[in-house]
Amino acid sequence: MGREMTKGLLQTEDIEVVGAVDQVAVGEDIGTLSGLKPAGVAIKDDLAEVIKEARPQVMVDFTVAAAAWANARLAVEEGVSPVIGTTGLGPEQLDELHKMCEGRQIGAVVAPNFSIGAILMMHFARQAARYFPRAEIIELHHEQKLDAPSGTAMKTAELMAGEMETVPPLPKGEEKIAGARGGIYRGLAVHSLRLPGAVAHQEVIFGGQGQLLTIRHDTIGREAFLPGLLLAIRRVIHLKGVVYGLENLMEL
Ligand SMILES: NC(=O)C1=CN([C@@H]2O[C@H](COP(=O)(O)OP(=O)(O)OC[C@H]3O[C@@H](n4cnc5c(N)ncnc54)[C@H](OP(=O)(O)O)[C@@H]3O)[C@@H](O)[C@H]2O)C=CC1
Ligand SMILES: O=C(O)C1=N[C@H](C(=O)O)C[C@H](O)C1
Repeated sequence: MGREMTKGLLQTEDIEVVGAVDQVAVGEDIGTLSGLKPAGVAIKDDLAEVIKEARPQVMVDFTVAAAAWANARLAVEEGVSPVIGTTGLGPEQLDELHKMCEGRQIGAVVAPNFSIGAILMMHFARQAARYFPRAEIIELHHEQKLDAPSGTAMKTAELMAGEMETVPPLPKGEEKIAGARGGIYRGLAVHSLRLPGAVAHQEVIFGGQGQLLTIRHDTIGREAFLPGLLLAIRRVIHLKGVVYGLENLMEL
């Protein structure tokens, strides 16, 4: 994601990429690494140093949850607005980040998914949750994905559970193989598939009397995440506190 989004940002006129951090590709030019002309920005391995030297307005993070948390705290302490695509930050961390941002009078965006189609899929699932007694979530990702379930699946369950007066108990039945019925989050079963050939996909299947409704989104290329990331970057500099979910920056 870091490489793909850097490439997109370098090709966006109103955005200047002033620094980049990675643990491995240190010293490499971000333009060359993205298959573009040299950008004159070399990758460093120290975020604090990059922030002090380049004084960015915004820091974009696609790493792992522990690193994203440390990076976000550092950025906010320096008055830099984080835009976090990394999944796995918990509610306590979001609360703490919100307080830190309010203290510094700056904004942050934490978005488990930047693709507009996925945001709409979650929005429609949230709407449908009002009308169907039961639903389950199936997410499918590439094999390199480190976390399960996906941040998108968890966010979808949170949105749906918020619409259901009571999430009905799962039907009883013996699980002959542990995990066969998925993991339960906010009362909803979530099933995670990891397969070669997959990018990022999710289905929410609703069941009611004599009918099924399936709401599905397929990300077939990572460029799908760029428009949403640009929206978050452009908006975060005008915010105060944390916005959790790109849907809160869109008129839905
Ligand atoms: N919000 C959204 O729309 C999307 C979110 N994601 C999320 O983004 C995250 C990253 O996904 P993806 O790019 O596929 O994962 P990758 O594993 O391909 O990339 C993560 C990168 O972060 C690097 N990294 C880890 N710790 C640090 C650190 N402390 N400082 C700098 N770099 C670090 C890793 O380096 P190394 O390999 O050396 O450990 C690796 O290069 C995941 O949480 C994923 O769920 C992904 C797609 C879209
Ligand atoms: O790791 C990924 O690839 C993705 N991660 C995010 C998530 O966990 O929901 C967003 C998207 O699904 C791609």
